Parts: sequence; structure tokens; C-alpha cells
Amino acid sequence: MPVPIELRAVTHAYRTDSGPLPVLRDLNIKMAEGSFTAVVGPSGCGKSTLTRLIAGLMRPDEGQVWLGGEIIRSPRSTVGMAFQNPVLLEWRTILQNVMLPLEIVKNSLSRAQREDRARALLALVGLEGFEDKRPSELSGGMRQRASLCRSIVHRPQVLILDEPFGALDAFTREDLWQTMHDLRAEEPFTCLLITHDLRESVFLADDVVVLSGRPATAQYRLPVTFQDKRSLNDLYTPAAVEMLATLRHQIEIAQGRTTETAA
Ligand SMILES: Nc1ncnc2c1ncn2[C@@H]1O[C@H](COP(=O)(O)OP(=O)(O)OP(=O)(O)O)[C@@H](O)[C@H]1O
Repeated sequence: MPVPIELRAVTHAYRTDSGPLPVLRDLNIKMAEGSFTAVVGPSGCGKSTLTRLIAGLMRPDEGQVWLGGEIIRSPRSTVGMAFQNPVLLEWRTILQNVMLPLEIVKNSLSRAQREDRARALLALVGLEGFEDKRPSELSGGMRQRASLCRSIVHRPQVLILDEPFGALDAFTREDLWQTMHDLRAEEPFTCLLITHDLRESVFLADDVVVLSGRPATAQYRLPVTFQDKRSLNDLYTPAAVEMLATLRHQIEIAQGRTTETAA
């Protein structure tokens, strides 16, 4: 079985009016089937660029991005994405919004099966009873829950989450971490999360990759040592504190504040 996502020696620069801006340099990342990888790094180091390359929205200058054994050269329906601001269509109900990818992506499901799948996901994230509401009738957190359902309803090979919880208040955000974790236990998928929140990365991921300052390379990889079934209380354990301290230190190195290597 090929590794679902692999970045091999990816190097990329943007062409700007003042010359090339090198963003990624010899970046190697491998994500195993069903794994959850979080990517953290200093602001502007190239995290969103990385998601655009994986989504096939652009190609790297050098190196390759592999998806399921093939080089990605254009956008794929097998890559799902969710962003900070969920773009739900106001003229559709929440259920119809969640069903949208099943109308676009080729599949053999009947209308009833599509609806069943969307309803089941909405129930999993606590939105049972809101299926017929319009997006504007829901809170920001509820809209993001619906958006998460929409991003996985067609069972993409890989889900890319680019700061999906960044715009939410702290309590809603933590609630959604738990929802995301529980959702993945029910509907396993391979996931890449871009985040600025170290606690979020540790709670959700199996591995956290720290990118260096620009041009970014994979500076450090932290295997998360929590058990598979997690709760928010895990974030207050000594193991969590140690992992967070390690990541904090690595970010400081990436920001150029210290040149020490982590113990
Ligand atoms: N289309 C573009 N053309 C030119 N420069 C770009 C383009 N897109 C991004 N950049 C620049 O490339 C660098 C990396 O951008 P990117 O958005 O990938 O970083 P990021 O790590 O996601 O940032 P942040 O942490 O602030 O969200 C930044 O300096 C940005 O200004």
C-alpha cells in the first residue's frame, strides 16, 4: 500500500516583483495511511504554501508531492480541505451543504444513501436536529462542525485542515478538538493539520512536524505519546507539558531566537 502523502525534497519559491522569494527548501514529510500529522512553524514560514501544493493548486519548483503512489499535478477530489472560515452556502440547508461533495464527486450512492451519510455525520458532531437550518441560523462553532462534516462526507483519501479552529473562542475551539478526535475514531481518515496552536497540535496529532523559518524545511518531528483515545484532560498531564515545552523550544529555534538544539 503506498504512503498516502509524501513530500520528497520539495523546494519552492514565489516569483515576486522584488525577485524570487524562497519559501520551502528540501522539505520531506511522509504521512502513513490513517495518520494525523500537524504542521507548526513560525508565521509566514510556508505552511499554507504546503497545503496548496498537496491540494494540487500549484506545483513545486523542485521535488514531488505524492498522493497514494502518484505525483500530484492538479487538484484531486480525493483531497478534502477545511479552512478557518467555513464557506457554507446560505441558500442550502445544513444537510444540503454537507451533501454537496457527494453531488460533485463521482460516486455510486443513491440520493437516500447520500442523505443517510450526511445525517449520520451531523449526528456524530452533535448537529442532530439542525439539518434543516440555514447556515446563518447556526453559531460559528456549529458552522465549523458542519463544514468538517462536509469536508469528509465523500471519504477523501486525505483531509487538509488549514487553521480550521483559529477563528473560534477558546472553549468552542477545545470542544471542536474533541469532536474532531471522536469523529476520526468513527470515520478514520488521513489528516494534515496546519495550526499555530501547539496544544491543538498535541491533542489531535500522532506526529507534530515543526517547520524552520523561511525557506522552511522539516526541522523537528515530535511523536505524540498520548493514548489513542484522548480527552482534554490529557493536556494537563506531565507528558503533555513536556511535549509542549519541546515544541515551544523548537519554535524558538525556528524563529531564530535560540540556536540550541532541543534536549
Ligand atoms: N502567491 C504568492 N506570491 C508571493 N508571495 C507569496 C504568495 N503566497 C504566499 N507568499 C509569501 O510566502 C510566504 C509564505 O506564505 P504562507 O502563507 O505559505 O505562510 P504561512 O506559514 O502559512 O503563514 P502564516 O503562519 O502567517 O499563516 C509569506 O512570506 C507570504 O507573504
